[in-house]
Amino acid sequence: MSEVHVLLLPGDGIGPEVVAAAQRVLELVGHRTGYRFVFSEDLVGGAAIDAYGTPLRDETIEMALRSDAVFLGAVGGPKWDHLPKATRPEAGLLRLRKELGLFANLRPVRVFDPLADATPLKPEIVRGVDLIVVRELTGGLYFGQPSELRREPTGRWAIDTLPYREEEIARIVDLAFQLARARRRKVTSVDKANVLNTSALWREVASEIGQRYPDVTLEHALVDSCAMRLVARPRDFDVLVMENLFGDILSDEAAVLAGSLGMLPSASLHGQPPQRPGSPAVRFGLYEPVHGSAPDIAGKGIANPIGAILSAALLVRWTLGNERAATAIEQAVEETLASGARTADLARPGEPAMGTEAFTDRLLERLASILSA
Ligand SMILES: NC(=O)C1=CN([C@@H]2O[C@H](COP(=O)(O)OP(=O)(O)OC[C@H]3O[C@@H](n4cnc5c(N)ncnc54)[C@H](O)[C@@H]3O)[C@@H](O)[C@H]2O)C=CC1
Ligand SMILES: CC(C)CC(=O)C(=O)O
Ligand SMILES: [Mg+2]
Repeated sequence: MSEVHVLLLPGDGIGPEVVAAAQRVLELVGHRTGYRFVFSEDLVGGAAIDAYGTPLRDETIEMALRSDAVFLGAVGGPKWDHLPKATRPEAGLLRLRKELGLFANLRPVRVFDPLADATPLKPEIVRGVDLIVVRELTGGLYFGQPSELRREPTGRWAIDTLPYREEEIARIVDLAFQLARARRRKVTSVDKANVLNTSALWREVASEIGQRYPDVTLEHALVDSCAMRLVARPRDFDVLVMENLFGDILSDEAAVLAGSLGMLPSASLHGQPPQRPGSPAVRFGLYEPVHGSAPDIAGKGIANPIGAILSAALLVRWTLGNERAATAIEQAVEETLASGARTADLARPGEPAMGTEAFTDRLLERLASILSA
């Protein structure tokens, strides 16, 4: 039985609530498919600030490097909003992604048929949507220097910097093309090339990479009108690739298609082989739902665990390479929704809603029967 070492970093707000659901799913998959998941756990974000005075300890990075995968909940919340940017919970997550070299953030957006009417958009617009946002995760505006806010006698002043080197663009665009080859063979490269130099470079490099993939269609789209098309004609898209900030924004927008921000999973990967000596044929990755710590619903037991559960499916797909078990988790999500189960964010007004644990119980029943079929 192969051991899989997973570092759990539940974080803040609803993070621990949805990570617990994902852990239960992984345990069940482990029992039924012959993996032995070995979980370790540490604090990150606001919880780590409260305990250790820092949002991310060096020890946590070392634990991550000794693991096959990291599973993170979410960080941040009003309690820590007054802190300077560099010491906030979010800075810990950014540093973790950077130190682990996780430049590729995959954010699949799939509209499950039972939820086609759970969005404020028309069902005929969203039905059948199956796209993936490929977000560059370790460069761009979130990491560029200088980045500073000055309070001077003459007035306040702030700057952020958006740098990209061609290699950083090439490796993420290349990955987008590889993904497209296994899908519907279309890449939309999103930029603001009519204004930004980094985007002009992005477009140039994307076109060059595109020439290596003659079987994949490349389209360039300006981010502003792309944001509009994403809700007006979302089925136009297969793989979208873009810089860090654009990807952060467009993926939350795309969550509207899926019915709730609580629906979207993510996988953050790099191009390197696994680091843990003697580990089985696994690919290291960090998995987390796309949503944040949702302070408005934290502690109530009502968070939608699907984004976290689908992130567990991504772990099984990308780190373990077990497509069958990954698909089984996704099928269990679809069947649970088809049975009428809804968390509060998905329920229509007046419709009964299930809490996080009850929804997860129902899903585990479905998953157990799918895995034993
Ligand atoms: N990866 C991370 O750790 C992220 C952390 N954040 C942090 O989270 C905090 C809150 O940020 P917000 O802008 O409010 O974004 P958010 O994603 O936490 O919440 C936005 C809205 O979506 C709802 N929502 C989110 N996830 C849900 C779920 N699983 N089930 C049901 N409803 C859900 C929330 O209740 C809220 O109304 C901030 O401190 C922010 O910095 C935000 C985004 C990502
Ligand atoms: C550092 C995070 C808070 C940024 C974010 O919103 C995300 O990665 O989705
Ligand atoms: Mg975000």
